[in-house]
Amino acid sequence: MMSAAREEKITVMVRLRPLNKKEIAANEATDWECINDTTILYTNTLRQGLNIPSAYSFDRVYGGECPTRKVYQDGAKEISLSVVKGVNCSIFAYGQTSSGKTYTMTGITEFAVADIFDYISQHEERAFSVKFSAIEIYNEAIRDLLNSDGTSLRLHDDPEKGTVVENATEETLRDYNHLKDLLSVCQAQRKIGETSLNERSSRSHQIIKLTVESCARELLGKENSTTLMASVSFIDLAGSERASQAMSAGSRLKEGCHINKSLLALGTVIRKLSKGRQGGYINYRDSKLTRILQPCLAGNARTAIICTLSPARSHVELTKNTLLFACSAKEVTTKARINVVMSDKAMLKQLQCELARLQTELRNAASNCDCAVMVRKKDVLILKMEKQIQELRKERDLALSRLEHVEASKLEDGSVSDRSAYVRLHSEDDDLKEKLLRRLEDPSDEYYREVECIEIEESANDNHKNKRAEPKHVLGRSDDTNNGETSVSQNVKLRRLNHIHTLPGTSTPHESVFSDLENGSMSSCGSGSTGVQSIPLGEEGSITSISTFFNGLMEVAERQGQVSSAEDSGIMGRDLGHVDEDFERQRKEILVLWETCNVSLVHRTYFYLLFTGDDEADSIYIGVELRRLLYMKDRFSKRHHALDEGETLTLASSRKALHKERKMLSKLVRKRFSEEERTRIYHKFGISVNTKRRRLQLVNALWSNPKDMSHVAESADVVAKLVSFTEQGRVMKEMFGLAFTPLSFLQLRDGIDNITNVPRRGVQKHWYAMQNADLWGSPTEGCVEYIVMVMLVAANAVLKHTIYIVSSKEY
Ligand SMILES: Nc1ncnc2c1ncn2[C@@H]1O[C@H](COP(=O)(O)OP(=O)(O)OP(=O)(O)O)[C@@H](O)[C@H]1O
Repeated sequence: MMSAAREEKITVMVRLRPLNKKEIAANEATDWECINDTTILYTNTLRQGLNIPSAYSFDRVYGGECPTRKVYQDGAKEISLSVVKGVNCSIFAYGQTSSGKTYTMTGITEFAVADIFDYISQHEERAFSVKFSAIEIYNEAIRDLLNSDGTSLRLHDDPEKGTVVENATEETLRDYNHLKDLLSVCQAQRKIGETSLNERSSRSHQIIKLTVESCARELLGKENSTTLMASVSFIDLAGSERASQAMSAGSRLKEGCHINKSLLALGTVIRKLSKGRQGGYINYRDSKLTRILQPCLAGNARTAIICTLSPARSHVELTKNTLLFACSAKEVTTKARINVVMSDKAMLKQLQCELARLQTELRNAASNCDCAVMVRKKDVLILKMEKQIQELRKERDLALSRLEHVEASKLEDGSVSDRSAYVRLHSEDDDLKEKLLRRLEDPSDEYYREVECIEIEESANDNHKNKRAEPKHVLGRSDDTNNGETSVSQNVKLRRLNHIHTLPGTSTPHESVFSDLENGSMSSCGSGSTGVQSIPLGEEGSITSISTFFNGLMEVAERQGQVSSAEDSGIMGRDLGHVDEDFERQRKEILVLWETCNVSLVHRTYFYLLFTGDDEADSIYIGVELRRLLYMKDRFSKRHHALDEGETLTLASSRKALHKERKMLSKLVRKRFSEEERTRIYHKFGISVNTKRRRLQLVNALWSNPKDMSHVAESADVVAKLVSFTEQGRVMKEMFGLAFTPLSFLQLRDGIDNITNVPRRGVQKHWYAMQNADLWGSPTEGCVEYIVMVMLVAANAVLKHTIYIVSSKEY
C-alpha cells in the first residue's frame, strides 16, 4: 500500500573540485567560479565570445574547498534519510571522469548510512532492519558486488516494484562497521582501471542499495501490523570521457564506449523528462542503467543528483555538458510515496475498508444518475397510486353500504313491500301518466298564466338582457312590498325570473307558506297577473328545510284542490312551440362549459334530455345552469386562489370526479348493451371492437365534442341507457351520490310519487334540479343563488303538477 504521491523536483547540486596535482603541474587554468551557494559562473568571456560571463544556477553549488560533509548535510541528508520513513530515495553522482564522483559518493554513502543508524538508535519504539546490496553495470552487464563469482544478473520487471535485479545478494546490516566492511568488499569487486585522467577510474556504474524496513515494536509479529519499507540508492556513475583525453585503448576504450552510451541514454531520458509531456516517449530500455534508474528519475522516489565538475580549462567542454545535464535534471519531477507493507490481516482489513468505500461511491454514483432518480420517482408514484386505490375501494364500499341502507329503508317504510314492487310502482300505469302528460302539455290549457313573479330589477348598464347579469335577487316579493324580512340573504336577491307559471288562484294561499300572497301585496307586474309566490322561509328568512318547503307546497296544493275545482279543467298552459333562439344559444354555451368544467356526464345527460325548452320553465333552469357554469369556470380559472371556507370543488377535484364517473360508466357498458348494440356504438364513436380498453375508450369519447350536436345527442343516448335514465333506479343514485343526500329527499320524492302519483316524467326534472341544487350547495354566492332559484322554480313546477293531480278528475 502506498500513500498519496508527493511530487517534487529532483534536487540538483553542482560540486566543483579543486585542481588536482596533475592539473596544477600542467599549469591548468580554471574558468569556473562559484559566486554563491546556488550559482556557478563561467568566467572565460574571451573564449565564449561574449561580453558577460555565463551563469548556471542550481539548488546548491559547492566550490573546491567545500567538504563532502557539507555537501551531504546541505543537499543529500534530508533526502537520504527519507528512507527511514518509508520513502524511496536515491543520490547519484554524474560527471566526467576524474571529476570527483567516487570521492563524493563514498563520503555521502558513509554519512548517510551513519545517520540512518543514528536515526534507528534514536527510535527504539520501532524495530528496523537495514539490508545492503551492491551491483555494478559494467559493459552493459550487471554484476553483484557482494558475490565474486562474476555472474551476470538479470533485470526483471515487477508489476509492483518496477525493474528489479534478480538474485542480487542482500546483506542485513548489523551496524556501521558492518557497512564499512561491505563497502570495502564492493570497492574491491568494482571494476577500476587506470586512465590518463584517473589512476583509479571507475569503469562501471555502481549502485549501492540500502533497504530499510521498520515496524512499531508493539505490533511486531502481530497479524495487524504494518511495516514501512523503502530503499535508498547511492549511485556512483562511471565518468563520461573522451577517448582522446583518456587516451584509452583496448578494454578501456570498450569500457568508455559502453559508459558513454549508457550516459547518453541517461542524458536523453533526463532531457525528455525535463520537457514534461512535450518530451515524447521515453525509452528507459535503451540501457540497463536507465532501466534500473527509472524509479529514481520519474517514479516513486526522492532524488538528488550531484554533478561533479573538473575546474580545468582543458575539460571545459565536458564540464559544460555536465552542466547542461544538470540543467535538464533540475526540471525533472518525481512522485514519492510512503511505502507501507501490511500483514495479511491488516491487508484484509484495509481491503474491506476500501471495498466499503467503493460501494458507497457506487451507491452515490447510482443515486445521482437519471435512471436511479426515475426509478425512485416511479416507486413513489406506485406507492401513491396504491394508496389512492385503497381509498377508492373504501369509498366504493361506503357508497354501496349507504345505498343498501337507503333501499332497506324504502322497503321498511311500508310504501313498497319489496324491491320488485318498488320497481313496478315506478313503471306501472303508463296510460295514466301519458294522459297526465298530455294534459300538462296541452297548449290550450290555460290553467296557468304567465306572470312576473319576481320584479325585474335590471341594471341600466346591463347589456346582457338578464341571464348573465350579476343578479340582485329578491325572493317572493317585489321591492315595493319587500320589507326585508323574508329575504334569504341580505346579499342574495333574485333580480329576475321570467316566465314562471303560477296558479291564478294562488293569490291568497296558506298563510304559513305564502304570507305575501295572503296579505295581498303581490306585485302586478305582467299583464293581468296577480300572484307572487314566496317559498317557505325560516325565521331569519332562510330556507329551513326541504321538508318544510315541501310541506308548504303540499298545503298549497291541498287548498288549491279545494278552491280551484272550477279551474282545474283550465289551462296548464305552456307555449311548447316556443324554443327561442336565446335558449338554443345558452344551451350550446352550456355544452361547452360542461366540458370545460368537467361536469358529470350523467348530469349533462339528464339536463340535456330534461331541459329541452319544451317547458317555459326550462329557460329559467338553463339560465341558472349557465350562470352556475360561468361561476365555476371563473373559480377554476383563478388557479392559485385560496378556497373559500367550505368550498371543495376545484378544477382538479372535478377532473378527478369525472374520471371516476367515466370508469364507473365503463363498467356498465357490457351490462346495459347487447353485443350487437355495443358493436354499433363502438363503430359510431370510431372505436375498434378489438381494442382491449374499448369500453373505457367509449366513455372517454362520450360528451367529448360539445360543438357537434349529433355527437351530443348520441352521447346523451348512450349515457341515458347506461344509467337507466328511464327507470331512475339504482344507477342514478350511484352516479349522483344520492346515497350522500339527506334521506328525506328520497322519501319526499317517493312520497310525492306515491301519494299523488304525479307522472314522473313531468316532475322528475324539477326534482332533479332540486336534488342537484342540494348537491352543489355550498356557501358561495353563486351556489346559494342557484339553489334558491332552482328551488323556487322547481317548487312552482311541482306545485303545479301536484295541484293538477290533486284537483284532476282523472285522479
Ligand atoms: N572535491 C575534491 N577534493 C579533493 N580531491 C578530490 C575531490 N574530488 C575528487 N578528488 C580527487 O580527484 C581524484 C579523482 O576523483 P574520483 O576518482 O572521485 O573521480 P571520478 O569522477 O570518480 O572518476 P572516474 O569517473 O574516472 O571514476 C581522486 O584522487 C580524488 O581524491
